[in-house]
Amino acid sequence: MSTNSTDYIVVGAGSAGSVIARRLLDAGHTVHVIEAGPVDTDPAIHSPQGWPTLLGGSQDWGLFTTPQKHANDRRIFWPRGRVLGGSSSLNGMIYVRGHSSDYDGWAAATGDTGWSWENVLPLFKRSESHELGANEFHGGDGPLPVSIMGTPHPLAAAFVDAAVEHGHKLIDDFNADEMVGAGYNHTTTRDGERMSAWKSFVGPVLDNPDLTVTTGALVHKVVVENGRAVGIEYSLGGFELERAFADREVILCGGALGSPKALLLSGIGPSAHLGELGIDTVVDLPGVGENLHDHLLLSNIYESLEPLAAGTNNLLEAQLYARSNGWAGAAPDLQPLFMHIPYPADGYPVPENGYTIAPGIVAPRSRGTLRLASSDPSELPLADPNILADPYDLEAMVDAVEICREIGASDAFAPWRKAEVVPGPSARTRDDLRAYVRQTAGTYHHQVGTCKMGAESDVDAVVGADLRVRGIEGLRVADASIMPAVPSGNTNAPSIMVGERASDLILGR
Ligand SMILES: Cc1cc2nc3c(=O)[nH]c(=O)nc-3n(C[C@H](O)[C@H](O)[C@H](O)COP(=O)(O)OP(=O)(O)OC[C@H]3O[C@@H](n4cnc5c(N)ncnc54)[C@H](O)[C@@H]3O)c2cc1C
Repeated sequence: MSTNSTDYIVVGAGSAGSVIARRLLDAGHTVHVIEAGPVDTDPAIHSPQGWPTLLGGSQDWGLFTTPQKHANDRRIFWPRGRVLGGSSSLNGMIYVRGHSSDYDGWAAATGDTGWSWENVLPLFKRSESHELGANEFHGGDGPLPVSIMGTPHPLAAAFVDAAVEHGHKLIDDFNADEMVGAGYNHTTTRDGERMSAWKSFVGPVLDNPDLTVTTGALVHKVVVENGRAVGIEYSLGGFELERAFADREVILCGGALGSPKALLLSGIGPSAHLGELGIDTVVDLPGVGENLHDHLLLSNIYESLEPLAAGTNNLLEAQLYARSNGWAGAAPDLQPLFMHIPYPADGYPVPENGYTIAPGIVAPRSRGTLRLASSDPSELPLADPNILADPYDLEAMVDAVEICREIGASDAFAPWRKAEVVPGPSARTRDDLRAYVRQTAGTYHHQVGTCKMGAESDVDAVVGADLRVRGIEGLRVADASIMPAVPSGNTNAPSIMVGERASDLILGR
């Protein structure tokens, strides 16, 4: 055993990595967590209203996509957490798992019923400590606190009232038996504080002597010897390379952008791409970096008659699940979101006082790629989600814009509404709205799929249903990148569930 070796190395302290670290420690193993970002001491992380100030800052990887050819060649800003807690330290804290059919789809894609809704629901519950206690859908004593919405902002209440006025069902809990309709979100908060995955899962066991945490450490690559991952190579800001070794396994939890990048830098990926960059191929795995996709969101913005109160919750208090015209899927494909702040839309003015009814789609059909920009580990990768390439995505987004406009124009908003400023009165026809969507569609921050899991027969699968990387011993990926298709829920809870299942698989449970 080398002096700096542990049973397991977990790369990335985000939503999934935090869960895995905790579960392996609980099972009596030594664990080394290696995270590129700093310790999570910034007060803006812990306030539920601080997240917009973190975007673009030093705890954000701050990536922009490549120019999107179906979206006016815009480069879309994709913030991702680079701090203990990963993206769960700067996300919007909405706790929504998605529809049962999402997970039954994963089971079908992998040929493993372990990923079916019936089998993952207990994992969601195991993580959770719901404010209202345990029931058929919720856990009562897990590490992750989930709270119901505190006193809602009056504008969020207007949004829910307006949606109901337009025939949408009132939903009390998006994680119970019916998710289609409007209601207030449950959040990963406790007593008015954000509860990131790191704070929830690892915070309580930080003094465990079996835990080593190295922050500010950029992982360059996995060290492979005789077909087995034995450790990783990383740098601590300088040029000198450090190594850490794992006696049992290396688990990549770098997220949908970080994990495929680490595999590619390790020579695990499509050999043609690796060859172009002068990286020797260790395993020719064509699916690494393929299947990149994301939920899409844009901003319909209203100017308000007067300044609005700040509210006390997460700024994303209410939402709606609905279906686009002709959509026949079991899960809803639209997820408009309400914010009592103006959330800027590319190329449009932002009123000083206002609010946003944000159209969103959650069953996108467009797929893109993630590639390395160079063999330099400090360079951000090239992310091309190819948004709106599939005409369905554009039409569904236009349907969502129309639903949001209808809600925005309703009587419930009359005491606050001065004017719709985005897209504004000049956007009248469906063609106008298509142009508006191409100009403003952005991210819902739910990128997935770049190391997808799949059945043995699926040549594009990067990991099997057991999350082991094909062709290498001792190496797994466990985070949002393994999702074969994005669930209809926001992706923090699903990533945490992936962490739970990964730990069971690693521990042979
Ligand atoms: C602004 C924003 C708002 C969001 N809002 C919500 C929401 O309200 N609800 C919701 O459910 N989801 C939301 N999400 C999405 C959700 O947070 C993510 O899908 C989820 O956190 C992904 O988990 P993960 O484990 O895959 O990756 P992450 O949590 O991103 O963790 C990856 C970790 O790996 C580290 N890492 C990566 N590469 C390396 C490397 N080479 N070396 C060392 N460390 C590395 C990163 O720094 C990071 O800490 C939001 C995301 C963002 C960015």
